[in-house]
Amino acid sequence: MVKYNCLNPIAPIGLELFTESYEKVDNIEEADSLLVRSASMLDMELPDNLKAIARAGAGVNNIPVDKCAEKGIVVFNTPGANANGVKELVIAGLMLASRNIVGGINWVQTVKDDENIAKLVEKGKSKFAGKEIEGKKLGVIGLGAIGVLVANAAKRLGMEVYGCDPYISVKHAWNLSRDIIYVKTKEEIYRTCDYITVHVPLLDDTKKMINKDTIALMKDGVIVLNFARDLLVNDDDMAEALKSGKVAAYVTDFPNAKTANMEGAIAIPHLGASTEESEDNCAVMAVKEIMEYMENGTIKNSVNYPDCDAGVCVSGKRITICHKNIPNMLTQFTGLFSVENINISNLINKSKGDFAYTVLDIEGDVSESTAQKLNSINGVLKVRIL
Ligand SMILES: NC(=O)c1ccc[n+]([C@@H]2O[C@H](COP(=O)([O-])OP(=O)(O)OC[C@H]3O[C@@H](n4cnc5c(N)ncnc54)[C@H](O)[C@@H]3O)[C@@H](O)[C@H]2O)c1
Ligand SMILES: O=C(O)[C@H](O)COP(=O)(O)O
Repeated sequence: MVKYNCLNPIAPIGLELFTESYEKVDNIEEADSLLVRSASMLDMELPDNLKAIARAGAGVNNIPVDKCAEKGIVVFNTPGANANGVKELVIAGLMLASRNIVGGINWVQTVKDDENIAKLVEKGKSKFAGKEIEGKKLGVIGLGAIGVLVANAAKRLGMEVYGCDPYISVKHAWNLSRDIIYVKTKEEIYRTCDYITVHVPLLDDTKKMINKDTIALMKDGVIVLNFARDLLVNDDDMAEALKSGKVAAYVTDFPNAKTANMEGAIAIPHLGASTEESEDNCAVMAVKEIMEYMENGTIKNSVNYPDCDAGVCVSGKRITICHKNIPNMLTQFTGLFSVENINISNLINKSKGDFAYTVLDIEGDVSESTAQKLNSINGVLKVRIL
């Protein structure tokens, strides 16, 4: 029986994919795998039994990815599964920031019981006049699953769209409309655009990328949208820029104690992926990733181990090994089976950064002592026998 635990509610359409070989457990210590959305795992003790974590979503900054790799725990995410949900909210964010819709709606509430409300509206509405987005310049920083959809949709709405992503993948480049103006540096976006939207992961080199220095490069009255992570923006610098009018509006999907109270900020309660469709897509993808890994050792969409698909094992046993990416590992693995005169019918070895993954299909069985010897090889992090 494979045991799993959900650290956040996961859409039933995903959980229903688990067969009778899987059991949901409440105790994390017992779990072979975990499903999570945004719950923070950063201070969590990682149980020795844990083999896989699937983030039903994109951002993995709530998961200690490197620590997991060191323990041979494969961390998955679900790339693109919620991208459309976020794209649609970003488009809404463009409108919210351009048309003072929030201010207008709040004002209507203040006069809602006045019997002359219709007249008051016609008299008062000029306070909430806005700007149209058509013809304006939008800069998209990060052209991944979300950034590409945002760029293409904004183009279709008549905006002039600039995009920047030094690490753009071939897949995303193919999907990017050729009407998007691809620029090499973020500085070109900062200097040129009326609206700037960030769609990059939170990493050491993206943290606080929107700060007083980068804001200084921007056009006066720029609108900044952040549907990626709050720490991408220096909140104090943003508050200053909103106060001075340098930034006309800041739309964020990540309210915190500062931005929720910030004059000029429009704070949305992290709703980007909170649609039925996105939640379903993420849950289905996350559960399939866990099942494929638990049953066949297949790794797809991992953020800390290499992709590896050995198909279904057709020989005696499959052994999967998470290990360090260091010399002599394969020699030691194969040496063990050679001593026992066991034939290896299939072998795959892949690496990603400091970590590697080996799948060995053998004819016959694996003795307890061989399993122990594999486990005790220096650099081996987790061995599974399927
Ligand atoms: N608001 C929400 O509910 C919500 C939902 C999904 C994702 N997100 C956030 O949005 C981020 C992006 O999601 P995605 O699905 O598009 O991810 P993705 O991995 O498909 O795209 C991220 C892109 O950023 C690029 N990138 C990385 N570093 C960069 C840099 N320094 N400068 C420019 N580009 C850089 C990468 O090359 C990649 O193309 C996630 O990491 C997550 O933090 C938020
Ligand atoms: O990174 C993501 O996928 C989003 O921030 C969505 O987070 P959520 O699953 O908690 O809504």
